[in-house]
Amino acid sequence: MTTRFVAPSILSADFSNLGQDIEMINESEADYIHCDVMDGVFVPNISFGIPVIEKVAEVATKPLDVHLMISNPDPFVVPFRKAGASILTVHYETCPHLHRTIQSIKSEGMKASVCLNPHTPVHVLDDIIVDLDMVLIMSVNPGFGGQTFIKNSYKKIRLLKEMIASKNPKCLIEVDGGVNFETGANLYDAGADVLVSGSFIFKSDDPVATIRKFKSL
Ligand SMILES: O=C(CO)[C@@H](O)[C@H](O)COP(=O)(O)O
Ligand SMILES: [Co+2]
Repeated sequence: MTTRFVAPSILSADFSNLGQDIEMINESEADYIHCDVMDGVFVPNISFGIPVIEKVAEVATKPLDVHLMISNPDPFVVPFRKAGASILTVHYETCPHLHRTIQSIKSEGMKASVCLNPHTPVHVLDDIIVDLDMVLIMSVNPGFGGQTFIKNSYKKIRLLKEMIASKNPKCLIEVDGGVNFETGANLYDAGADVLVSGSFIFKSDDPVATIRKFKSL
């Protein structure tokens, strides 16, 4: 049995009452708070940045899992650490010097994670997997909440699980996009450790109960 961690994505929170939604996550069985940072360049949407993360960190009692969907993340590693990130995820597609970026994240004391877009094969991580704390598999094209899960993601997770078992068994697999109870159960079966879920949690009648149910799928 793999670990079953849950990371609610605040992209689907009520931004006019963000503090309340963070308190809800604090009181739930969630393991992390997933924060989606979008720059309007790498992805076709703009979300929020460092000032919001700082404020979330003031209220949050769970570690911040910061997913950077920005075209040039390197200059922002230190600012995101100062803002309160515990896990920093960069996209493979945005980092020509990925090894350097990962070393920089780790040297700041954060967990280092790399995200793959749906079209990026897992074998690109062959020579960096030993350095990673986590891999984030996008199961939708990044940029928006509420999209439909891409089924090819299951195959990628199984392949990644094999790579991790042989090269770095401590590395976690996180999956992001279109996660609900049905896809979530399949993802845990395929080898996922951490499920990100935004719209499914925040649109549910009882988000705390929804988070609890994810933990026992
Ligand atoms: O990174 C992203 C989107 O790019 C995600 O973290 C979304 O916030 C997930 O939303 P749902 O698919 O769960 O609604
Ligand atoms: Co995300």
